[in-house]
Amino acid sequence: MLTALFGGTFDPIHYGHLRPALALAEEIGLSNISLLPNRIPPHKPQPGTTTEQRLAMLKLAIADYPLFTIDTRELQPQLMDQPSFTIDTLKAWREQNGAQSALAFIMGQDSLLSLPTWKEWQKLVDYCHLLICKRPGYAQPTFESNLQTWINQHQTNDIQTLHHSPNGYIYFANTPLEAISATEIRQNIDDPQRCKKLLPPKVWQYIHEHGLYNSKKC
Ligand SMILES: Nc1ncnc2c1ncn2[C@@H]1O[C@H](COP(=O)(O)OP(=O)(O)OP(=O)(O)O)[C@@H](O)[C@H]1O
Ligand SMILES: O=C(O)c1ccc[n+]([C@@H]2O[C@H](COP(=O)([O-])O)[C@@H](O)[C@H]2O)c1
Repeated sequence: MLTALFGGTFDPIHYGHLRPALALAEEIGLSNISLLPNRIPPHKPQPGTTTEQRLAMLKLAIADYPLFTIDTRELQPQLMDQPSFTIDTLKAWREQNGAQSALAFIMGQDSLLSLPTWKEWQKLVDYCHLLICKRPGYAQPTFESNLQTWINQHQTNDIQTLHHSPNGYIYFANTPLEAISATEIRQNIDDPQRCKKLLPPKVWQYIHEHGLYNSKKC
């Protein structure tokens, strides 16, 4: 079975995460996607919400989607002070699950573009496949040359290769473009007409009940 981890800050989770992931699962035949919330985003300011609040929103978001589970390994207390570097998480996953199980890490096109700034980025495919979801604004990217060369070395269009190899491949999925970002939601929280349709109703309700992202707190 191909295990798929979808890492993110999820502050908050929104349909720009959920819809491409649902489409990706359909496209390549995934029976489960584990959302992997980070405690400390390596390249972003620490969220204004608590880890518990982001986790609560994830739980509400997936309540109606049996495809998703949540992997809390990056939230463990012993990792309290360290940025959630993906390579470290993948190594820990391999220690638990062995070298032969197929593992994939899902990301949007914007994350792929930033990959050369990630810790030990070229080693990521030694531990997993990368599954890339489309994201508006990043659909026709120009990659820096060492990233492009690395992509060329690892790209596959063959879905069976993803299922039958433990790691090593990059797959560009034909997922829908969803022009949604967590930033847009945080910055427009006082405009329900705009925000409400961008995330599941239960998450929207939680944000309101807890007064998250209101302008005084931002
Ligand atoms: N609309 C989207 N379409 C495709 N991928 C997305 C979309 N939104 C987020 N992602 C991907 O989901 C992962 C986690 O993203 P994250 O939780 O940081 O959300 P975000 O909306 O990009 O947040 P922010 O606006 O705070 O930067 C990243 O790999 C990102 O590329
Ligand atoms: O390992 C890294 O250096 C690294 C750098 C930036 C982001 N990441 C991971 O990529 C995922 C998406 O990150 P973000 O900031 O878009 O939420 C999330 O799982 C992060 O922990 C990882």
